[in-house]
Amino acid sequence: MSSADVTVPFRSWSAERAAAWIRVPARDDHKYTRGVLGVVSGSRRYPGAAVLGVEAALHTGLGMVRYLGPRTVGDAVLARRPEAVTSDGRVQAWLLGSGQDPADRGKATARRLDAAIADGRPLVVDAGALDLLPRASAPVVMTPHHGELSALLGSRGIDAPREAIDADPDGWARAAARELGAAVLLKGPVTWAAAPGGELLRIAGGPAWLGTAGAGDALAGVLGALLAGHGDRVLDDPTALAPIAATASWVHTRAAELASAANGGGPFTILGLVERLPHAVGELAALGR
Ligand SMILES: NC(=O)C1=CN([C@@H]2O[C@H](COP(=O)(O)OP(=O)(O)OC[C@H]3O[C@@H](n4cnc5c(N)ncnc54)[C@H](OP(=O)(O)O)[C@@H]3O)[C@@H](O)[C@H]2O)[C@@H](O)CC1
Ligand SMILES: Nc1ncnc2c1ncn2[C@@H]1O[C@H](COP(=O)(O)OP(=O)(O)O)[C@@H](O)[C@H]1O
Repeated sequence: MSSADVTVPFRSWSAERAAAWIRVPARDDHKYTRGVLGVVSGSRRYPGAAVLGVEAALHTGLGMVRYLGPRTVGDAVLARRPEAVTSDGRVQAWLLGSGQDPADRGKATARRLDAAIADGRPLVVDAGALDLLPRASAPVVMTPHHGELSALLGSRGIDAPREAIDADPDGWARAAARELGAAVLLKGPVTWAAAPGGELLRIAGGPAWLGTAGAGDALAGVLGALLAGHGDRVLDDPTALAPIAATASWVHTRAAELASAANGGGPFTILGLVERLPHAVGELAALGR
């Protein structure tokens, strides 16, 4: 298979388009109507990815984050964010896999991932949960970087060398959505969102300072928060996954720009980016009024 059987038309994602996907709470909303995100992420090896995903989700705005993971990781999440809830319960969407490695997935994590997938709610599938995609029957958006997409397609017998994806990310984003039957947010210097049979969306890249460990873990948290707010809609219309994913990337990129600008155009930490997420969301909310 090749990525580019046809020239792929795309739409550039803009603030105006993204604004339509920001749910501003109404007077009668409460935490459960705003959306609850269940998070199964992190591991003893990568606890920070769980902290960053939860931080990013809470700064994007939603009703609640339920973090379910190893005790030590949950303690790290709570130390940073006491708002997080670490008990089971109803959720509107799940974020799975950041900071995990399928090669050292323990039994407890495997059980949590299985239960989340069986729940039937929309899923963000990141990093160490990408191998579980075939088990999901609910609407899914996966969030690979080029290396992860190359490995994922390779595991399905599709030859997709990393260099080929680097050279034609839009073609491969659309091919991956088609072949894997799930929406794709393909991360890179420019990010692409595609859904099976849906549109291809291009999200302009942020500052290259964004190429730093943890940037993708934060993006997954932003996407999880937006998806939790649109969980029922996505169950009715899975093509909504591509614009929601594109909006998450737009917010993440804008927060990166703001974080860099606050440092005179210089580098920033991912927690610095996270601190600017509310401002980026606020800009879109104002546009949508
Ligand atoms: N603070 C934390 O807890 C953090 C935890 N993290 C967690 O670590 C886990 C492993 O994540 P990872 O992306 O490092 O996977 P990894 O198996 O090395 O990559 C496979 C191959 O892909 C390539 N490649 C890598 N990045 C690429 C890119 N952007 N664009 C294109 N290609 C890229 C690269 O290939 P190469 O360039 O070497 O040929 C690499 O060898 C995961 O669970 C994640 O959530 C991290 O998020 C960091 C912060
Ligand atoms: N050169 C770059 N310019 C702009 N954005 C970049 C660049 N390199 C990486 N990014 C962004 O940084 C994030 C990296 O995600 P990922 O590779 O999953 O990192 P991690 O696994 O460390 O969290 C993605 O959102 C990607 O779009």
